[in-house]
Amino acid sequence: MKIDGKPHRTIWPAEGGDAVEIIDQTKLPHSFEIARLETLADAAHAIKAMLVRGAPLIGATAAYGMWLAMRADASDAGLSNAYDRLYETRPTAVNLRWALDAARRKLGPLAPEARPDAAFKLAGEICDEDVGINRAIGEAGLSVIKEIQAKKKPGETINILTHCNAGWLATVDWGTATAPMYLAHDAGIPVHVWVDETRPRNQGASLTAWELGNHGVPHTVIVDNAGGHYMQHGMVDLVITGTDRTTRAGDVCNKIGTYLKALAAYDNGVPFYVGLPSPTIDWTIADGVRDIPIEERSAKEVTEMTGRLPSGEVATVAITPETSPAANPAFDVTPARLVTGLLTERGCAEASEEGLLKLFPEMRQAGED
Ligand SMILES: CSC[C@@H](O)[C@@H](O)C(=O)COP(=O)(O)O
Repeated sequence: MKIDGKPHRTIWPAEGGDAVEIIDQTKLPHSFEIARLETLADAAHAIKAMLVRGAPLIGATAAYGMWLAMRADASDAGLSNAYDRLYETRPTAVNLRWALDAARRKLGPLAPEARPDAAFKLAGEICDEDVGINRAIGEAGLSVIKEIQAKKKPGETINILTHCNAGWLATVDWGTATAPMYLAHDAGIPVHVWVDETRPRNQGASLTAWELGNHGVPHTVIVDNAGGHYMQHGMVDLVITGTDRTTRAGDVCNKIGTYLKALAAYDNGVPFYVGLPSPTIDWTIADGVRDIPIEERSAKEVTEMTGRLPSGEVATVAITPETSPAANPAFDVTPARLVTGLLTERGCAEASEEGLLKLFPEMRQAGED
């Protein structure tokens, strides 16, 4: 997508080819800063400390992390150490495992001297593939938006609610949940996006609002608890979220609070769609509530908030009594029965094992666990 009119991805090889560069998302929306990753440790830190985040971008960063690792130590031990080091950074987004497995499959059989170049090439391919997948998810979502538009009065706005940031900042480009919004907006369809702030880290307020604003998409930031109210008043036409891991049965794990949005949507007859790139499907599990590992993050993310003071300085303040403990599960699982459709690069799938297998028949054997 564009920043100040210039096309940008979220991750790219640095000029000169000696590092990888990323947008440091911990600094947005207050400042736009680029960070350089030169080592395996830099890549692992970028994922763990959430300089990069969002399932597809975590996978892409891990792939480049394997390249950075292979430049320093391309031995079998180096490969296995890099895999383990990156794998332990964040537990929920399955794209991390997907990218690391792809790297290990590709690099394992090669001689150590051939591994750095092969790892670099693979990381580039994973990034390009992600861009193509998200663009295709956008087309699938655009069809859904057009169907909703057809039932409205000419010129009437289509209100879409989204949670967290499943935008281009969470991927290499386009985003999953946002790709349909960008395509609809660019096609002249009047869309307006309700952006959940997404406590505790505020990815909606800080990142989704920033990127929609940059692209000129009309949007309004709302507190996480407002969505149900707007649905009851007919002010939400559809919900589109992302996912960090979707089981083969169509259970969707996404940012904490997504489940409550799905319940409210179900109660109000509002369609609930999920942008789902195929690397985010975990074919090895069916029951998301039982089997998806949910990241528990620092209580400080709940007890503190960071923002810009009138002076322009960015500061962190405490918002709870000093003695109150806090809990911080970062994701929840929305059961497939609450999901209207999964927007994939191969079209819209019903949220069920059969629905997914219809679009991905080559995975028919993969799910026997
Ligand atoms: C296309 S990104 C999908 C998900 O990764 C996104 O919705 C999300 O929950 C991100 O969580 P985060 O903790 O910011 O990495």
